Amino acid sequence: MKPKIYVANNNAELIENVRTYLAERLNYLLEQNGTIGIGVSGGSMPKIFTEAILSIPNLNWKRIRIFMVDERNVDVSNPDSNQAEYTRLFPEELKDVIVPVPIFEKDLRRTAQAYELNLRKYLLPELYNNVPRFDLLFLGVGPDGHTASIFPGKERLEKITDMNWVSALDDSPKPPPSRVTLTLNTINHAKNVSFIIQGEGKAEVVRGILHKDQKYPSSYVRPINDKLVFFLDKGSASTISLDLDDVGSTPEPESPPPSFEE
Ligand SMILES: O=C(O)[C@H](O)[C@@H](O)[C@H](O)[C@H](O)COP(=O)(O)O
Repeated sequence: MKPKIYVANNNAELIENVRTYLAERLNYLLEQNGTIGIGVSGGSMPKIFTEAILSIPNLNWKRIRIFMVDERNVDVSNPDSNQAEYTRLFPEELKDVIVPVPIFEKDLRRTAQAYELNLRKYLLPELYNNVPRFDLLFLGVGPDGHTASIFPGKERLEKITDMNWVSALDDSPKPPPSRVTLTLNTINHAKNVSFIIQGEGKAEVVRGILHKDQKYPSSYVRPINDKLVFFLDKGSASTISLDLDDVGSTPEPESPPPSFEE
């Protein structure tokens, strides 16, 4: 299935595109049972994602849990902390929606293992191939083609946790160096995966992902149920032919996403 691509004219439209998609997916998922697990990335995403989801009225937040796709192994008092940034942007009454990454600054393996335990505890994962199934994952990319904290030449991170849902590195080219991350296998088992990518500086990476250019780790993101969405702006979309038949400006409600069983 070709990826869905939404190209916004400006930041407000990008946020609106993400909001429309989120509202449609969450309304469908809230009709099902169980916890809705959403994975979010760091960098520029917290502001975009938070503004989009907080503008959706009447969400049953008790059913929603937000997880870090990757996290820097720094205390939450550190401005580099992704979870702290989301917690800062969320209203007090919704803070518990954000599932913590327990940080052990002196023991990266322990952080990875503790985070995986939280995934098991909060996500109550329906397992598929012994991997949890996030309902929605939002990924960013770097100009080098990294996604989450999976960097060029480091696509295969060492198995350091019981289930290998989470891994870690201590030499990230993007500071800070010490990070935990969902593995590519976990990312690819999510039911709905989307990239939020802005700016001309990432246009070549967007082209690379769409052409499965192996030099970019983000090209290894190929959800097993084939559901991939791109939220771009004019800059990041500048290298793709906009006559792609899946290029839309605003997501329209789609049929319910196929589950793995279908
Ligand atoms: O914690 C992180 O650093 C991220 O999860 C990382 O993967 C980020 O999404 C990209 O580097 C894009 O960051 P920008 O959107 O800020 O360019």
